Amino acid sequence: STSQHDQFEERYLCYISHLGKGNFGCVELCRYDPLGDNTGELVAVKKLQPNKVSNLEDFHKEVKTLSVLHCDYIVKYRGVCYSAGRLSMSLVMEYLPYGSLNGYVWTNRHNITTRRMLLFASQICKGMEYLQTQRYVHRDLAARNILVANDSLVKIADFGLTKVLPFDKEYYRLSQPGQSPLFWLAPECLNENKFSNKSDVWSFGIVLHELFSYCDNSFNPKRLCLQEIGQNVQGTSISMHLANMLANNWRLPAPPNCPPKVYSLMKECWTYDFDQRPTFSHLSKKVENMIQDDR
Ligand SMILES: CC(C)(Nc1nc(-c2c[nH]c3ncc(Cl)cc23)ncc1F)C(=O)NCC(F)(F)F
Repeated sequence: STSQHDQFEERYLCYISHLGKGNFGCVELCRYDPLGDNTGELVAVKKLQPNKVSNLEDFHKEVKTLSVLHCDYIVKYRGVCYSAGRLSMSLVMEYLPYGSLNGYVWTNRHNITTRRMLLFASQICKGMEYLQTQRYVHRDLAARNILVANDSLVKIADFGLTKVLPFDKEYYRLSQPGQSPLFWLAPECLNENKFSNKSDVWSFGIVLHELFSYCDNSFNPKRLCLQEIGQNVQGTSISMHLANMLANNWRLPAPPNCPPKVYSLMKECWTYDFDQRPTFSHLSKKVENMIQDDR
């Protein structure tokens, strides 16, 4: 369904500030102000840098992906803005004022409760459950790619690496190793470039670890894995070292003061055999039960 704002006119998009660099493009905070009186809505505008034609195709796919997703726990698509005579285009999304989840949790680490973190975790599960019903695989689930709408609502964002599953297969095989960050990837992604809803579940376990580490950079997944690999990484690539460690049943250690039941939920997500991993609907029920028990 096209919202009333599917087409944004560039002349009414007023630049406010730079938000960050995403997959193939930077994202800016703008006000869409056709009345010119600063009463327009704030929007996040992802500009495509048309440096490669492949990026244009991928960008069109990202726009297509986001425009068909309607879920309270997924960042809302607002529309597109064609500029410079339809040579370049921008993706217009809702602006979430509290920023990305990793920054929010770190900033509020002294007064964010276990219950609130579990609430965020259950919302991410519901967003992922919805994504699964649309046969999408996110492939880049990480705290940096979750946005905070307010103190009790988070949304999944950044669908730049998202793929739609083929009609006849429950996994998506990448032709060559992608650009997903290694330390959030399941073993079958590292070994066979196989991505599925079950590899998104593995990444969700890593997001739980980030959350309960308060997104503290000294405990982030990359640093903990590199510590385990050891600095003297011989010829074998980091990805091979990581795959071997996971095959030998090494996993990220429990974050300091992490509730045991939360750590065992992470371990369930990190089951080596992807068929044995829980589904997002199972996970959201387990997390919601934890929220009730935590009263
Ligand atoms: C590349 C970009 C801009 N980075 C950031 N966005 C926002 C940020 C803050 N509020 C936002 N509202 C909407 C959007 Cl799309 C981004 C933001 N805040 C900080 C960022 F580094 C981004 O897209 N990150 C992925 C996301 F966090 F969105 F999953």
